[in-house]
Amino acid sequence: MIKVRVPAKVNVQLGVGGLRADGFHDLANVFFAVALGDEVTARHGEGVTLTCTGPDAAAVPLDDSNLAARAARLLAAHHGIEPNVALHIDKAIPVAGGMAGGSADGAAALVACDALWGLDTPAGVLNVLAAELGSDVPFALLGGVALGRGRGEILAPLPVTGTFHWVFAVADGGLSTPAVFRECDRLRIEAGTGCTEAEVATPDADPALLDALAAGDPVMLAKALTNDLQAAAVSLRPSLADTLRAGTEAGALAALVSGSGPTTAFLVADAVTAEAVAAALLASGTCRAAHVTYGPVPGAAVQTS
Ligand SMILES: C[C@@](CO)(OP(=O)(O)O)[C@H](O)COP(=O)(O)OP(=O)(O)OC[C@H]1O[C@@H](n2ccc(N)nc2=O)[C@H](O)[C@@H]1O
Ligand SMILES: Nc1ncnc2c1ncn2[C@@H]1O[C@H](COP(=O)(O)OP(=O)(O)O)[C@@H](O)[C@H]1O
Repeated sequence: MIKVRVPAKVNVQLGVGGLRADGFHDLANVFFAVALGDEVTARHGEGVTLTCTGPDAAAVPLDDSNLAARAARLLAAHHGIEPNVALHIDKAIPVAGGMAGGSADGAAALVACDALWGLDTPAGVLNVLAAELGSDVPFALLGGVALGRGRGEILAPLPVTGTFHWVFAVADGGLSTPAVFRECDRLRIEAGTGCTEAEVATPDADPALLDALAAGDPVMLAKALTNDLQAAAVSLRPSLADTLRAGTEAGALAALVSGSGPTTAFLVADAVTAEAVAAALLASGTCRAAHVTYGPVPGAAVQTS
């Protein structure tokens, strides 16, 4: 049996460029891996079977559309072998929450099946397969903090000092990533700027954000957090504004929507403040759950004990 632990992500910068001809947007996507994560186990089996446990397990598709099952089939096809594996996901990452939970399970299944089947696939090849599964999957393999260019799949690790403390507030229900990108385009057209590659400048990583990460300074990082999808997520789910306000009123240094949402992320000064902000968020009634966590942490990795 192989057990792989894989982190969720928050985007500390999500710069969204224009809509490309292939339906994707060019990004300046600064991924940050947090300890809140899923565990994927792989055992020998017949065909690909999948089970899932955890508070949101009922919202996870168990058919061939699941990114973990797709990853197993893709890896087997690449090596020309039969995909025989029983996969289990122990799910802690909110589903359809903007924390790349499905992508994390896809990355974890690649690593788990590679070990179970004794394939020793080179890291570069795993990365190509990961990018085929989704824009966020390569980062779940890498972990840490990284700048994602292109549609988010072209990664460069970023230097970071120390540990940052976070609280994540889980909303009721999810938001569809394509729907949030479409709403971002709609808002840009409504504002008169247009939404195509020709009309929107290509975003770049913010030097102040990179300095804050390298310095390990949460106050500096708080001032530099940005998410170009936030207005779209709040437009589709106006109640998120109340959650964001509740967290900042409770003492968070900064609040933002995590990726395409609807999970909201709160950067806090330390672990003690994190507990207080999480309690206040729950008491505010503006979220379903509040998780205290930290990062950065490594990407998908086989557990040895
Ligand atoms: C927004 C982000 C931020 O990290 O993640 P989430 O917050 O949803 O987790 C990502 O860009 C999501 O990546 P991922 O969820 O892997 O998306 P994909 O499966 O590759 O694409 C799903 C759909 O999202 C839109 N999409 C995705 C990535 C991108 N750079 N531009 C896009 O327009 C497209 O409509 C695409 O068809
Ligand atoms: N292993 C998985 N875990 C969760 N969702 C998955 C998984 N595989 C496929 N999905 C599908 O992907 C959608 C997006 O889920 P998820 O990756 O959790 O969110 P997000 O894209 O917002 O980060 C879900 O609604 C679900 O239909």
